Amino acid sequence: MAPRVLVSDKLSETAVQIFRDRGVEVDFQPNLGKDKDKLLEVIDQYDGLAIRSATKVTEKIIAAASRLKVVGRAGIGVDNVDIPAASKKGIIVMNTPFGNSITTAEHAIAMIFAVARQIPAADASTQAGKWEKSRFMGVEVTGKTLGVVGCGNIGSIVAQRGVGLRMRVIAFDPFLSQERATQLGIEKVELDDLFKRADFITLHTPMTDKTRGMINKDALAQMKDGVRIVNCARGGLIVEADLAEALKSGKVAGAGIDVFETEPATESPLFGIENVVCTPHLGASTTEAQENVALQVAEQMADYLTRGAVSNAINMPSITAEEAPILTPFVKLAECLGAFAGQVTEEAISSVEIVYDGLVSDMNTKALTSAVLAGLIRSQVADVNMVSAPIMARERGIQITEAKRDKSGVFDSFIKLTVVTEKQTRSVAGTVFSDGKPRFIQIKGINIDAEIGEHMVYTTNNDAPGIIGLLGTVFGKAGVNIANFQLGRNRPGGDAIALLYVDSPVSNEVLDEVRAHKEILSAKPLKFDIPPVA
Ligand SMILES: NC(=O)C1=CN([C@@H]2O[C@H](COP(=O)(O)OP(=O)(O)OC[C@H]3O[C@@H](n4cnc5c(N)ncnc54)[C@H](O)[C@@H]3O)[C@@H](O)[C@H]2O)C=CC1
Ligand SMILES: O=C(O)CCC(=O)C(=O)O
Repeated sequence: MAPRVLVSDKLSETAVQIFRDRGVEVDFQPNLGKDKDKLLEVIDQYDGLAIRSATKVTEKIIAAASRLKVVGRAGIGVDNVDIPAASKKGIIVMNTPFGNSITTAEHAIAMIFAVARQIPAADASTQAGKWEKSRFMGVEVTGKTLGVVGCGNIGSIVAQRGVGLRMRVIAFDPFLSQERATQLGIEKVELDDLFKRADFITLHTPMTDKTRGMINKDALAQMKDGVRIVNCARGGLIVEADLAEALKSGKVAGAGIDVFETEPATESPLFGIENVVCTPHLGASTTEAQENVALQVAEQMADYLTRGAVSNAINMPSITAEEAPILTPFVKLAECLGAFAGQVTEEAISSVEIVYDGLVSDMNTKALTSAVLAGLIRSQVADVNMVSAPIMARERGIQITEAKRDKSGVFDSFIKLTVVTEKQTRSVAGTVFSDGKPRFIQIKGINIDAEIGEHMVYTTNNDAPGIIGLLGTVFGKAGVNIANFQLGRNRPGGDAIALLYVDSPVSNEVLDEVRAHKEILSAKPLKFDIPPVA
């Protein structure tokens, strides 16, 4: 069945064609996202949801989204998506981090000019026939100091444009390196310094707990008299009531505001104040940017839904379409290793070590580690996948270490998982053969070569005669066919293991018969997500 996507915001229709061309069914309902009840009602019919900023993907929507696998934001900010809730449910959230950056930077520059020359008010006055030439005295931007707060994709474009306008550009961003600042031709400063020196301040940070309300009474008090402030990032960065007061007192000479604390903003303390220029979150609204982000989000979502490729996900490591086919058998192996350890471990896990040996160490090990964790946790929580597993592992306090090393044995590649609990340390290793099938190659340090099947039985025993006969007889009596039987031991008469691949599940009663044998130490039924052989 073709995956189904709902487009619930005003995306360019370019997206629709791309979804269709890629074999994805699409419902284009650009106003549906604003009706949260309707969205709640229909969301369980979709594998993907493509949005801009009007659709709010709340915890409630996510809870109702029984088959949703991916939310694609045609744009940058994902603050309208409950990422923790999506991650917990295993839903990938992706954005398009560059498609609208130039457009948004241009809007910020337009706002700088609009407040410097009071263009909107002058336009309204002129068109009203007033010709108020002396009312609209402006300021030049040349030679003025532009303070850029947040110098990422958009902030750095604004900074470059500012340099082009012959402004002195200073920037505050905790992640801005001196090298990058030099490359941009700007000065890297601390926030206090920026507040003190800037004639124009433009905001380009994401909305986080740290940045929320960063332009407040205290910050405004530190600024130059007559400063002009532009916000084309997120409304909540500014405490609107504090800015309104500063504008009314003349401390702030003008403000260009594209984004609001509450959107759609039908009222605001900033409305109606002299030299406040407002736009309704238009930063990304150009034909070019909307084509870019619609095309990109549709390609990314279709790639994920049809080929398992992950790009620009906020909550999952990227997997390119090219690497997906090579990685897939190793993802399966990683899940099986995790599933083995999860099913044989009964106590709380304190730490997990994953060693990638040989060729696999050059693959996307972040994704493979997520797959190991998904397999591990699935024995306790059925509804877990590669997105939610790392979060669940963190919530359970499991320490994860990952090591990579050059080929150290006969296999071109193998993955070894070691799981530590309060009581013991267990390890299991596996590889992928040239047929693409995963196999266990070592358990508890004992070498074996076991094909992995949907139903398996794992026993530990003392190395003594009669174990093969016991298992064959008990399973035969119960009508359980053994497809593959692997034995291993650390030394003659020492610790031994058996791993049986069986054609049907083995009941606990049958296993009790096995467990009753004096040389058997444990017998566990195992299940793996491997399709049964036809
Ligand atoms: N008005 C509109 O239509 C649009 C608004 N946006 C918004 O613009 C903002 C910036 O987007 P991008 O440049 O693409 O993001 P980005 O992630 O490339 O850059 C953000 C920068 O902010 C920095 N930062 C984080 N915390 C900071 C702090 N406390 N102080 C100073 N800097 C801090 C980061 O280090 C990063 O370099 C986002 O809020 C995004 O949602 C993006 C597109 C359109
Ligand atoms: O889609 C839009 O119009 C808003 C864009 C935006 O705010 C973003 O990309 O963060």
